[in-house]
Amino acid sequence: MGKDERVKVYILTGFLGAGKTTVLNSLLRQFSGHNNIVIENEFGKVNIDAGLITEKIDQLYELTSGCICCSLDNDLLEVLGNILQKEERPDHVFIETTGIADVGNIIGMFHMPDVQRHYELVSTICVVDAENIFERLQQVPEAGKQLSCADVIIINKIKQLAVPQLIYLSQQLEQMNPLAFITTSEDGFVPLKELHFPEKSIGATIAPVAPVKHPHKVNTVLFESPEAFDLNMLVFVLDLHFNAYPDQLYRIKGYVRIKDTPERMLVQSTGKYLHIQPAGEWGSATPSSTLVFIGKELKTPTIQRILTPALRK
Ligand SMILES: Nc1nc2c(ncn2[C@@H]2O[C@H](COP(=O)(O)OP(=O)(O)OP(=O)(O)O)[C@@H](O)[C@H]2O)c(=O)[nH]1
Repeated sequence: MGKDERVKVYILTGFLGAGKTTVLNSLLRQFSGHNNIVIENEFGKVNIDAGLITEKIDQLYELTSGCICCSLDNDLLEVLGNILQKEERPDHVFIETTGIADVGNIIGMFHMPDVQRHYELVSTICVVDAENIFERLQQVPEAGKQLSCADVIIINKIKQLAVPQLIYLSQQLEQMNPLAFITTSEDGFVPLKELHFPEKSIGATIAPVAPVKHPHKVNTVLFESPEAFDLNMLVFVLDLHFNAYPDQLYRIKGYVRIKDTPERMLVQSTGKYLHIQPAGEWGSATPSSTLVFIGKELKTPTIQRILTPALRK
């Protein structure tokens, strides 16, 4: 039989903030020299993740009109079609799903005969936040579905756990998905030679699905302001509310303008930790702040009320 010339596809899944983009950067670094395309899907209207891809890629497609798991007649199929029109076919396509995607629906697309003819789904990789996965499994059903569909599970952020806890977590995940290859990483680094992609993706057993629109219980709130934040006040209000509502607020990310700071600052929060770090010049963009909040039943007026005192007067 001839060599399989189809484009190789890797789906990256995992709950909000688990480390999907971090793992993606690590994979791209290790696949450098190949022709790599990334498809980024963000739950909200604004795609922050696109700016977090630090490695060289051939093209980035951003899908921000909703969660690609929710319908089949959607932008993903269009993008897969567009990729085939390119002069040079890519070697790999990496699809980073939203942190709440029902990945079964996306896997199902790769069993549609027209898609399967050109694309080979190599693996569905689920990234797990070692520290908060148990909480998330209780709070959000999608987190369990992501694990059960995975061919490879990467337990990330392992320094947050003691060894016995890590062994316990690994055993629990193995029970949830005995077919998956389970490995660990810190800062998303897994050497490619240690990644065992199964002969046949578990997704091979998932039939193409009918287009379903299922409302996720998770929602996003976008906060935008041209004004600069006071850094200390911003840290204070975000820390305060993240600690007060860990069951409701799962993720904060975005870029902000900080008083007396010429650079733009990247804000990331995934649970207990808040990181605000320099993220380069504003370039031609007008300095302003864009923060995406992702959680359960979040309300725009509440987020505005929380953040407004931190804006520079
Ligand atoms: N301490 C620690 N932080 C990590 C590790 N891996 C990633 N992070 C941090 O966790 C945050 C989220 O990482 P991302 O890679 O953006 O996670 P994600 O799953 O792509 O996030 P969403 O796309 O929002 O769902 C960032 O602040 C990362 O720097 C790790 O191994 N240890």
